[in-house]
Amino acid sequence: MTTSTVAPIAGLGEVPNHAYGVRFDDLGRAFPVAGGESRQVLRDVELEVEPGEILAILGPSGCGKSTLLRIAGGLDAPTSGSVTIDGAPVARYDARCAVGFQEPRLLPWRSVAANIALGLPRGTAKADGREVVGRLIELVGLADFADHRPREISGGMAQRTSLARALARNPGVLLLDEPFGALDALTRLKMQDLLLDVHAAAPTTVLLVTHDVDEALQLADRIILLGNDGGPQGADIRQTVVVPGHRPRDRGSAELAELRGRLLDGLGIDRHGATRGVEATTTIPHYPY
Ligand SMILES: Nc1ncnc2c1ncn2[C@@H]1O[C@H](COP(=O)(O)OP(=O)(O)OP(=O)(O)O)[C@@H](O)[C@H]1O
Repeated sequence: MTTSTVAPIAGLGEVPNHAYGVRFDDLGRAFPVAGGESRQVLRDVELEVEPGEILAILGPSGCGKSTLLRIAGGLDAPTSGSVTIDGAPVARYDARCAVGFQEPRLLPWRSVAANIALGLPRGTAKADGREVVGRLIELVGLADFADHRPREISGGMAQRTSLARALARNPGVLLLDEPFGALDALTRLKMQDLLLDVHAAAPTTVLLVTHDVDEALQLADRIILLGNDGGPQGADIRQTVVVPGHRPRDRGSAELAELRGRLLDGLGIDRHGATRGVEATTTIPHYPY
């Protein structure tokens, strides 16, 4: 078993916070295409994510990053191999996971607090739910906006609401798909710091899909780079990088600069910005979504 019980986030009440290990075993995913054929997107993905680890998933556009994340959460299923959380197969829409997307996906007619409450596990007692929402809203710095509707808050605030909603589930695995991708550069940096604060308060396992090499280097314990040869075989893990140093890391360190160079090479981007025949993105310069 790869479970570790970690300190509960303040306010998540009696429910202990678990960080679960995630294991991908020889995983593949092919999608049907016209004419009864199928197209291999992922192949031979072999990966063990430790409980409490932050793992960043990088790779060229369309290589299957979101697909891998969706499979981890039971939003999609592999066509070969398997994925387990805490040693047990992933169920459809697995309740041990919470997912955050690039768009906050808030209900426009509900307040910030009510949107966060949507993430609470089914059957949460009202008083407990109120307490958890109250603490999370503090944690993400939105206490003064609890009664606002989504249209009355900024994009960054909406994304913080979305993160709080995911945390309300008290997930053993937090799956984040380009969560800060639509934000301006400064808000994005603030959100990265917030994610680190949140992780320090409740060190759940995080799988983070990003296009941003610097974001991956700042947040992750480990980075995997997915890639393919452009042929029909599908993408697999091309590089695994253990990021040195404790967070928050010095963004200007020579060691990180060297790793950044290696990752950009792996993405087919030379260090001066030109791409080599693959569609790949990074925030140097910032990716225009
Ligand atoms: N449900 C589906 N049916 C058919 N094809 C799909 C489906 N989901 C994903 N694909 C295809 O699988 C490939 C990988 O998609 P995915 O969204 O996982 O890539 P990605 O690396 O996350 O891309 P991006 O970086 O652009 O977000 C794409 O070619 C996509 O069209």
